[in-house]
Amino acid sequence: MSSNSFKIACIQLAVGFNKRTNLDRAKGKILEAAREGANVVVLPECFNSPYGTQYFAEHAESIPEGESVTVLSEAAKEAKVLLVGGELIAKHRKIHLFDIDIPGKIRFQESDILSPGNSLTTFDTGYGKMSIGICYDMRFPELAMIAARKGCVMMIYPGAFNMTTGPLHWELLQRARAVDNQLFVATCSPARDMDATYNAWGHSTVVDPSGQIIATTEHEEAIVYADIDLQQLQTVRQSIPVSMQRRFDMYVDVAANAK
Ligand SMILES: NC(=O)CCC(=O)C(=O)O
Repeated sequence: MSSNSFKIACIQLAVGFNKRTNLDRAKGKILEAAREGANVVVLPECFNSPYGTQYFAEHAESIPEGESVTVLSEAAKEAKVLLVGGELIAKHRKIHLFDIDIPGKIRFQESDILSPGNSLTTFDTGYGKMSIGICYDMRFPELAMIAARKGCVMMIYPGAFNMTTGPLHWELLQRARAVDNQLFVATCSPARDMDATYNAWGHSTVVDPSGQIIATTEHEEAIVYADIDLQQLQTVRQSIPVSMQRRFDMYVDVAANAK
């Protein structure tokens, strides 16, 4: 039996080089969010490591044996929350790797060191079905659309946009995914560290199914809370019933015609 409302907390964590320090800090914030009444808690992309291909190998772990899963599973149990970052109801591997080159601004090649996941992740919770995408995954509307059509009430994107693409696209993309699919969208970034090699945009946010931002923050460490009322899904979906009006007969072949 699903509950019709819940409180989500997106922890915009200050992340440094030391994995254990990061995990302890994350655990403290998870417990703080639980004390504030959060039921679902989200950590950013790369919560145990700075974001940068040079750090990934050193901070990587096996799942579920690794230190991060152990610490965060304990934190989730102690806080009695559903934790995105903690495991192990579901495991999502980033499907679209962040390989971009904006001349004079930013070049990043995740594929130098990472391989992509190959499956969409959805999982049942006491608050309805949810789906995860990681950061660059948010640019691909197909993922969120499939999740919505599988009955998801929320897309959660742990992410780490930057100072070039953040101001351009971070808010736009999450509002677009919410409006396209009439579901809630939550994003969670690390806090910005101007001494790091990659400066995260921050601005962790929660968007409702009509595309409105219901909670957000700037770039410092913060916890963003939002009360989610799932009744809103019905209201929005009945008022503008795009999911019933789609003409899949007209676009059957995005995939078949793809070059
Ligand atoms: N970590 C990422 O995938 C970054 C994605 C990003 O910044 C973008 O613009 O997309």
